Amino acid sequence: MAQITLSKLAHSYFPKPRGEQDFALKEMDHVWQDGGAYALLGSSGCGKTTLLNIISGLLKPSQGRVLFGDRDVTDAETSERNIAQVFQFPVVYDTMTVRDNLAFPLRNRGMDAAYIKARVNQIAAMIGMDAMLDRKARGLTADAKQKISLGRGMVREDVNAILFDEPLTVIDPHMKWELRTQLKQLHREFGHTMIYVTHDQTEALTFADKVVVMYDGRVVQMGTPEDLFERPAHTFVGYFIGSPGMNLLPADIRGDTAYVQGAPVPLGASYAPIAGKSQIGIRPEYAVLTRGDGLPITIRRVEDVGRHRIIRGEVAGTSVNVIAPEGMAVDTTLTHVRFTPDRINVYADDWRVEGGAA
Ligand SMILES: Nc1ncnc2c1ncn2[C@@H]1O[C@H](COP(=O)(O)OP(=O)(O)OP(=O)(O)O)[C@@H](O)[C@H]1O
Repeated sequence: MAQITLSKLAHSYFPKPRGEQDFALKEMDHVWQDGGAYALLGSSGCGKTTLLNIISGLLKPSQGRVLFGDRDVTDAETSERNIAQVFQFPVVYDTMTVRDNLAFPLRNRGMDAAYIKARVNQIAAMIGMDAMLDRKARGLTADAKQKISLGRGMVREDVNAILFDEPLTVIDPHMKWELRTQLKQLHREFGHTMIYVTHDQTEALTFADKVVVMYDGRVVQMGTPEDLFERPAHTFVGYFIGSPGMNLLPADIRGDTAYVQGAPVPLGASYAPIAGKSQIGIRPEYAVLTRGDGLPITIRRVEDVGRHRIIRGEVAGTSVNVIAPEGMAVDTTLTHVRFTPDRINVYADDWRVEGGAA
């Protein structure tokens, strides 16, 4: 296992990039801890696969270095990096049994037969395939084949890291939850450094200790699920994480008050003047409808989404969502919305600003 360091790393697919806009991956400096479970999350085209391919060695970065522990692997082939990979679609040997598929990476490394047997049994139990060990992979469902791929990715204990690229795409929705939970358990048990690429926030938040959110070729935040929810570092994180995402309202910030079209909103902290575009961000969970207290809201509709209800409205010409707590009746004659002051985030040109004592 190894710590992974990305030093001044950047990548452009153009041979002669003319500027930042030509870089699929903008310059980044990061240290990914040994034994961490990371999820790389972001919408299509933000650079997740590019970054994963650089870490795995499938792609050589146009700038910067990649280190595994103290070793500079930037120019090393994938085969020299001692990593395991699980791809979007199953990669299994159809003519081999499940057991032989799982044992393959260990036999390749010349491990002894007794160890292989024990390890394969252990992994098979974790992926729920212990009853199928002697069946040929041919004829198994896509789900089962992908479970074999996941098991094979995890069978070696000596890898520097395990990289997963959207591994649950082909898995049935009801199985996804189970496999995600199993992966998390495997991580706890074996402590591998794991990097898991996905565009699905639920997958990222349940799997990872640290979620790395990418947007337009940049890592905009690397944090715990709680950090991403409570303190989104960029408006994109606020919008992308949560269902619905964070409300954003243009506002003038003066000390410990934000003014939305002149109407005051008390903040939980005090802020220095902001020169560029300024906004406040509030999660729908921290907004409540009132009669007269807060900002005037026009309620457009109420959606029942099972456990709670989402009130869709408009404040000062901007869409605002409010989540009504479970079991509470929604009074659509209410006229205002109030935000919990210390849950309000302030953004300058889309980046979060830290406040001081109010
Ligand atoms: N081989 C390539 N040649 C040129 N441009 C590429 C190549 N691969 C990716 N890109 C571009 O680089 C950017 C990042 O792509 P990348 O595949 O890393 O994103 P992603 O976040 O993994 O997206 P997805 O979830 O769709 O796979 C995109 O603008 C994409 O069009």
